[in-house]
Amino acid sequence: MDDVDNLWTFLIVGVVILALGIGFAVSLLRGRGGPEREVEAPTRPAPRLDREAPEDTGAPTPGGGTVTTEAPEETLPPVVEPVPTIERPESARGRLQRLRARLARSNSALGKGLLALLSRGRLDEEAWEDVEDTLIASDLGVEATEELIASLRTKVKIDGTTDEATVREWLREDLLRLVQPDMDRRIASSRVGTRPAVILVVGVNGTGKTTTVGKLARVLVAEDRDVLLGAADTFRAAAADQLDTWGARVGVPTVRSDREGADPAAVAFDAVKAGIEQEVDVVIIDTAGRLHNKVDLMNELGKVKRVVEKQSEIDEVLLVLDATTGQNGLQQAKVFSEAVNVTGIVLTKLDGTAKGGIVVAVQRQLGVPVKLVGLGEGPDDLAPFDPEEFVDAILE
Ligand SMILES: Nc1nc2c(ncn2[C@@H]2O[C@H](COP(=O)(O)OP(=O)(O)OP(=O)(O)O)[C@@H](O)[C@H]2O)c(=O)[nH]1
Repeated sequence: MDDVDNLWTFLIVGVVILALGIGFAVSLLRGRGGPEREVEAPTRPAPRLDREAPEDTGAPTPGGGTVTTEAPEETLPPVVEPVPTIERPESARGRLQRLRARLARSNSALGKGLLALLSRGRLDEEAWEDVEDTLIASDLGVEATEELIASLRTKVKIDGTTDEATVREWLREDLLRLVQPDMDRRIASSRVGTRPAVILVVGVNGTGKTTTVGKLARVLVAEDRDVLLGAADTFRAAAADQLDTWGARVGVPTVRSDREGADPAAVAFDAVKAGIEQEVDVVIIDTAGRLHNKVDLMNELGKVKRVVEKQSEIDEVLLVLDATTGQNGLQQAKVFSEAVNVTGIVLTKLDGTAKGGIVVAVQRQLGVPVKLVGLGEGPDDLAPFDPEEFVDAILE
């Protein structure tokens, strides 16, 4: 029996050991299976990382240089080189007709005032004084005013009528005579023999001198002249740039100095030289007017004149005056005419003043004609002066 008991004991212990062994083996197997799933987990997002990569590099981070630089390139407008377009300026003929409304707007007060006074019936001394005041206020000048009143008084006395249409006709006649329609208002702009015409433009800065040179270039280009500009206003660096721009718009070259404060006479000389070499029709020279006193002005303009004349005569000296400055403008006219031989006047800003009488006053003072009038800031708002159009605009 003892042997049987021992055998059972061995069997039970063996089964228990076997069971423990199996249990251990299973637990081992389980332990290995867990980590396998955990490893798989991080491998799954990998494709997601691949998709996100472009988004990451697109972010404006230092590492994403190429993408960052590419992005704005896509949004920037393409760089287009400006193609220079040559403008075709408006023909000079008929410009005053187009601009007449501006002239009339500012000066019709004068015309209307005179017509109202003269056609109101009995003209006593007080009425004539009012006529005189109106004329003086238009900057006509004392002498011209007295002449005009004397003529009108005679007509009223002889005719006895103060009918508006008749008075208008009298005024037209008398004003026209004062504006001197017989003066030669042509501008020297054709070649003289084998050289170009040379125009010097003078005047105090701020009167519209530089813009007038640019606008005059357009007037002459419209008349099929071959033009060259000289930027001898070296006092203000921007003046040369301004002129350059005006010229470029109509295909006209500008001779200038790169150095601010360069000798104006040297620039004028170079411009005329270039004009002769390039066989242009006309050279227009802008000069400086910002001078401290009359002696400086005389010296500078005198030098420009002398130096230019080493190569060519000066055919035209245009004095630019601002019509709004009245007596001041007349004073400038006097000073400039003592320094150079002024051959024509350009009255600018006539659109902004009711003082159209300055045309008469300045012509009388200098004995030279108003050749051009400025009637606005537009590039083609400079017109050849036409006495009839001018008087008609006043009496409109
Ligand atoms: N309303 C009006 N403005 C004008 C006329 N002519 C010129 N101007 C203006 O006057 C101003 C002065 O003109 P500029 O040509 O620069 O004068 P400038 O005499 O050359 O003076 P700087 O440029 O200082 O040398 C500008 O704003 C012009 O547009 C005109 O006829 N009518």
